[in-house]
Amino acid sequence: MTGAPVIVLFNRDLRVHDHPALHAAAADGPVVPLFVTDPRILRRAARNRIRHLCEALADLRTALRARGGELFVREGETVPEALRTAAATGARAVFATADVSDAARRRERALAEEGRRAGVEFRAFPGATVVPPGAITPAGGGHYRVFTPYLRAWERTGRRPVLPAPDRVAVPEGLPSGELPGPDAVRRGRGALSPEVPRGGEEPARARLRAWSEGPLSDYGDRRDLLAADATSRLSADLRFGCLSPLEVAEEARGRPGADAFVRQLAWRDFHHQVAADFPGIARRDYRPRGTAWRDDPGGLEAWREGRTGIPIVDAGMRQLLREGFMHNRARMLTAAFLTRGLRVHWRRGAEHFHDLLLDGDIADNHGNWQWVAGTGNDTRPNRRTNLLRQARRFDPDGTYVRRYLPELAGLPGGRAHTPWAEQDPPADYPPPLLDPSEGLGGD
Ligand SMILES: Cc1cc2nc3c(=O)[nH]c(=O)nc-3n(C[C@H](O)[C@H](O)[C@H](O)COP(=O)(O)OP(=O)(O)OC[C@H]3O[C@@H](n4cnc5c(N)ncnc54)[C@H](O)[C@@H]3O)c2cc1C
Repeated sequence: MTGAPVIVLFNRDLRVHDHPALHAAAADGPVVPLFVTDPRILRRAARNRIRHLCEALADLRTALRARGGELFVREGETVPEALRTAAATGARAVFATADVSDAARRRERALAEEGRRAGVEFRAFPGATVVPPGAITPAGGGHYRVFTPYLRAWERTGRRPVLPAPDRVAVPEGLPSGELPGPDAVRRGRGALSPEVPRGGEEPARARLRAWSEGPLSDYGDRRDLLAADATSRLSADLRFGCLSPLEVAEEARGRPGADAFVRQLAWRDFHHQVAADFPGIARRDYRPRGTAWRDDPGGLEAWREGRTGIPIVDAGMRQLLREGFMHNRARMLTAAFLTRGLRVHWRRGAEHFHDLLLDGDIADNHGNWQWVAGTGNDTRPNRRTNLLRQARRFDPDGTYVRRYLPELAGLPGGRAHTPWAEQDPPADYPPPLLDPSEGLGGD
């Protein structure tokens, strides 16, 4: 192929299937698939996610090479590096998948402005959500603040077609490929490295999607809230890194038993993205300020982080996070309620800790959900009460989830694992509860 190449700037879209920017560029001439590792961003990122990113980049390079292409890697600040690569290759444009975070939006604006000055066109493509943020808006404009009307509009709106991976990706000759980030980058990140995590990358992600949609998806509606059943898709990290296209995931599920409840969760993801796109301060400021009197409780916060609050359902969730870089959604809600509604510690402290460990950690979903639980977000009932013990008995009736993550409680059979303090001889190595879990944790 001849003609000036187009740079496809990868970010959180590490795949070749259903990638509108790559598809458009590859159909039109030579391409420079590019990833820029920015050391300033990596230093602030979770080690769990950096390791996952390294695996996903290696997988993407393999997929591009199999199509005659390459993944070019450069280190530095994204915008100058992209424009330097454009100058070195005579590229006429930079294509990228649009993203919603504050940093991503700033980057897109800079690429458009500085690109214009350098004679390089910038184009943003869909692909990070099923329905692009801003594609559906309420009658008065802005974004949807409440999920149910958003869902109704989301279900009605048309979808673009799912795109195949390009057969061939022609790249310019003689351009150095550059080194993928490796263990050094992982070492410099934040938070602990969890021992039990899945491998990152499009190929394993597609295998997970197939196994999920052909199997457990059918029981999703009935079993998704059962903590011990592990009956959810576990595709969140694959969606976070864009190793799977959310639209393709939704289309793959469509029409199968269990699909409605599952696809609704993808709508939640889109919902939080359209909120974050319109409220860039989501990670820092209350979405709906309520004047909550937050408390400083370093001891309580540390016990929560370590999974030693003395409340088994909370501690099991927090230990799952440490071990797997993942936590079941129900446990995320209960651990977040404990911290913000029980200890009254600011939601930002909790969101930061989650963000340091979660493989799927993402500002829109993480901080959006934390605000939802804390009552400062999009919940239409911000004063709802949470009874931890009742929830534990309902969603882990025989204590299996709790015993799986808390070896201290291995000797307590059935539901007794939820109330170690009630034993005549409580386990010596497990702490007494920091608060009474049978009391509803309140709103105001
Ligand atoms: C305090 C708190 C923090 C959270 N932080 C994150 C986060 O950083 N990243 C993240 O992807 N999800 C987050 N969630 C949402 C949810 O817990 C996870 O998406 C889900 O547990 C991932 O497991 P799964 O892939 O098996 O989900 P499934 O139940 O199989 O759902 C399918 C997909 O839908 C999306 N999804 C499901 N529930 C939600 C939700 N409530 N909000 C947004 N998207 C959703 C995810 O992409 C998920 O992979 C958070 C929830 C809470 C309560």
